[in-house]
Amino acid sequence: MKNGLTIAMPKGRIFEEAVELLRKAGYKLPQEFDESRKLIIDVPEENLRFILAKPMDVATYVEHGGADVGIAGKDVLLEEERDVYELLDLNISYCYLAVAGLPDTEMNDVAPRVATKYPKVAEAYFREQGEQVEIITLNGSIELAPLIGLADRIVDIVSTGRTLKENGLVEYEKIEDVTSRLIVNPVSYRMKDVFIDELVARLQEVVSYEMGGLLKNENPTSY
Ligand SMILES: Nc1ncnc2c1ncn2[C@@H]1O[C@H](COP(=O)(O)OP(=O)(O)OP(=O)(O)O)[C@@H](O)[C@H]1O
Ligand SMILES: O=P(O)(O)OC[C@H]1O[C@H](OP(=O)(O)OP(=O)(O)O)[C@H](O)[C@@H]1O
Repeated sequence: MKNGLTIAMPKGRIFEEAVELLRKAGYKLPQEFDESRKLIIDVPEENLRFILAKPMDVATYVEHGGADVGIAGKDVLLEEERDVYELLDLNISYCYLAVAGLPDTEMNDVAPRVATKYPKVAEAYFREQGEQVEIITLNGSIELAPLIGLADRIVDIVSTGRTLKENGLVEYEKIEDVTSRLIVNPVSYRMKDVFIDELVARLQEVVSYEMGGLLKNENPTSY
């Protein structure tokens, strides 16, 4: 978008919280954000265009200039290592990356296997631990892998811990806390600094306010 910003939004879990944050920052986002299946939503009154992408693809769109800025989980940024700048921790959609497996089990001495949707994160983590592991990349239901003997450990997202618990698995190590971040394409950051600085300032204000421990919506007009 020439005279405005294109923002890549993650569909799914993060979307609602991200929309809520933008609205709290004063951006008037129409009802389409709550009920539509459209993948491009223009908000001309705000000079904004939104594209709705899979969470794992947001940083790819931003890196290649398909969007100026985007909202992506830290997990995605660690895994994808895209050429983008991280501008702001939005402090939404908290979860963490962890190593888990069956209780009271050692990793196989010879060629231990680790199943994950985050092969680079897992590889780097075990390398740092001095362990050489075989990474098995899966696209979901990662917890299945140790249950059916496909892997000794998994590296996956934990939020409530319910999926691990209900499948009889335990957490061995936390790897990294995860929240969603505002990212920017480096060229857009130079060319559209005024738009981007305003977006960052408005979001920063809401994030600080929320982190200040005030009750949500207690005094929303004061942003
Ligand atoms: N419990 C959780 N499980 C997975 N991701 C979570 C969780 N809580 C927060 N997140 C954040 O949400 C993002 C994933 O969102 P979502 O699950 O909607 O997408 P997805 O992994 O592509 O899912 P699917 O492939 O099932 O549609 C992650 O990148 C992470 O930052
Ligand atoms: O700690 P919890 O609150 O249980 O959340 C963690 C689970 O949620 C995610 O899976 P998701 O629901 O995205 O399904 P998936 O296995 O298809 O990725 C993640 O991969 C864990 O399996």
